[in-house]
Amino acid sequence: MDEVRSSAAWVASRSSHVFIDSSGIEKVVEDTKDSIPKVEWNFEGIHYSDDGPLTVQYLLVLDALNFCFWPDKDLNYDDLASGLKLALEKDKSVFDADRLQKYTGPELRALLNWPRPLPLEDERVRLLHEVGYELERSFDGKAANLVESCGKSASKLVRTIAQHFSGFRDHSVYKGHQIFLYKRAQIFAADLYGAFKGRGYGEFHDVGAITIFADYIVPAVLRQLGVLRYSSLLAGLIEAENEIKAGSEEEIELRACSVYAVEKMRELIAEKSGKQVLSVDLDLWLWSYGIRIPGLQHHRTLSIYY
Ligand SMILES: Nc1nc2c(c(CN[C@H]3C=C[C@H](O)[C@@H]3O)cn2[C@@H]2O[C@H](COP(=O)(O)O)[C@@H](O)[C@H]2O)c(=O)[nH]1
Repeated sequence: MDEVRSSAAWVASRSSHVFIDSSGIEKVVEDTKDSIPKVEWNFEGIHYSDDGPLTVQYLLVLDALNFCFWPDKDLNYDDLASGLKLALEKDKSVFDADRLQKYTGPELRALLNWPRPLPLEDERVRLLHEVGYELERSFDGKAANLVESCGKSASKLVRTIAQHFSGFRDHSVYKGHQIFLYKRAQIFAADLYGAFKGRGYGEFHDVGAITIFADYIVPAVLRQLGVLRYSSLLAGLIEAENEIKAGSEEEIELRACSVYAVEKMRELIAEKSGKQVLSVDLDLWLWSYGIRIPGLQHHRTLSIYY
């Protein structure tokens, strides 16, 4: 996760479409430093959770597919989380490694009870196959073994996932420099931490190393809060709902500046109140706030990473 932090700082210091407003950060910190709204993991009640290894398998499958819902205006993250939960409750073997390697697009749709093709459906199927194949090859088919192999370190977990599953290798090149944001790998660690309440498979001695998850909701929330400002060109593209190309400077700046701004927020909270808050908690607060803003305008990038 040091790579994510240093990548984000590198982009933020050269950014030309997205700007971090330190007075916006100060205002948010001033308003919230005494009590960051605590949001419970699974506040929506949509996730499968049984305190055992099947939950780990569920979360890995969930986060393998946790990206790009917006092209279908009726589809949200909730549909994925609850669709996979129901499928697993009906049949405990749906996420067995051998079955993951065989799903077709129509079968995945049926599993989620979704009536039409999913956005980036072929990519979703490819990523499921990759998860099944690599779990079988290296971890005896079990995501729980993968987690156990990381010795309660979230950093090691993120590294191991990125090494074994190329679909989780959330990276890009910005001004000739490689940038790592690892959104889905980090959110998997955070989901374990949330689902297991920091114990068992969710116990990490370095949970504080996790950064926020650079998706398409958090940048939009940070902009609403006055923490991020956009160039008029970028603001116009987002307002017109034009696609922002994956790997473009604009896209990388939106994501990296969000990570960097929340790290700055965290430092300021520590300075002003002496409290060490986790980015995981700041992220869940910002994200859950964002999804409740009606018509929140977010950037639109076709990407498998978020
Ligand atoms: N930064 C951040 N991004 C998050 C999440 C979550 C869900 N986390 C769960 C974990 C515990 C809670 O109980 C949450 O349910 C999804 N996303 C991203 O949002 C986007 C989906 O938006 P929409 O199309 O409106 O559903 C998409 O990029 C998706 O990857 C998060 O926590 N943080």
